Amino acid sequence: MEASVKLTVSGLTKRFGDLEVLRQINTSIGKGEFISIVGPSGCGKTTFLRIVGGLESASAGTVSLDGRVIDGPGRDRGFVFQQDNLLPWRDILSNVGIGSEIAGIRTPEQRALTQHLLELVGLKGFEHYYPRQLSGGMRQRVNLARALAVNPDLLLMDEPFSALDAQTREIMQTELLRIWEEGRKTVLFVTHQIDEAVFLSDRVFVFARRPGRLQEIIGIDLPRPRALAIKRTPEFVALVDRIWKLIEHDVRASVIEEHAL
Ligand SMILES: Nc1ncnc2c1ncn2[C@@H]1O[C@H](COP(=O)(O)OP(=O)(O)OP(=O)(O)O)[C@@H](O)[C@H]1O
Repeated sequence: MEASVKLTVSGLTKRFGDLEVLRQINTSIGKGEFISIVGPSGCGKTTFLRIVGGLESASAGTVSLDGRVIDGPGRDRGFVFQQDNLLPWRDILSNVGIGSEIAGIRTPEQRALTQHLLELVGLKGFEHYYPRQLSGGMRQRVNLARALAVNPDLLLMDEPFSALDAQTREIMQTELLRIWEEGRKTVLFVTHQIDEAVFLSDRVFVFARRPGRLQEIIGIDLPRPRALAIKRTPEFVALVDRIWKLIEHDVRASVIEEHAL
């Protein structure tokens, strides 16, 4: 059991000045697990992801990847953000290949991998298009291919589909699961949408706020592979309801606060 642990979080606390954003988070994540993080605005979801990504340091406690304490960014972790940050002057193929290019890898194998990833995300034939010629959904596919191109152990996804319309978003959810089934990378996925978290995940981490903390972990015992129709089953609806009840109070409080600002 120990051997399959990918990420260990011990006593993780984060402060920005006087503001305690994360308090005493303890958990571990198994190799190949798909974990989503939900919680009200400001509960520290992004901060947690940035610490795992090495973009932010902990105030106390540690996060270890394969037993090594994370102390900065690394190629073993790939990020996908809400806004794609594709380079507008590069075509799709060279946007996807940028990570390996920076790392100085220019082998035929790397080129073949880039090509394969474009196929995997459904963009075969678009290699020489430019970002401005693609829809939002297509750009997020490129973003995902780019994160996968450096073959990270851990994929960190921060609300990657929130800028997409509802239908495109559902299609991207099924596409992401299809891609994940192929490589079974460990994924940490932040979202505001509870049904998205339940649909994708093995477990959902429910965060609470003030201070941000891991309130509860909900196991998602739904069969895989999953199709969108599963969202209409009573088991699915019950899981979404259960998670909503856990965060409802905090969400209402944060909405009122934002309104008062
Ligand atoms: N660099 C920073 N300096 C100061 N405060 C910060 C910084 N980054 C985040 N915060 C604060 O930390 C808290 C948690 O922010 P974070 O973005 O992690 O929350 P979140 O759960 O991802 O929120 P949302 O759902 O709105 O994206 C917020 O109150 C935010 O204002």
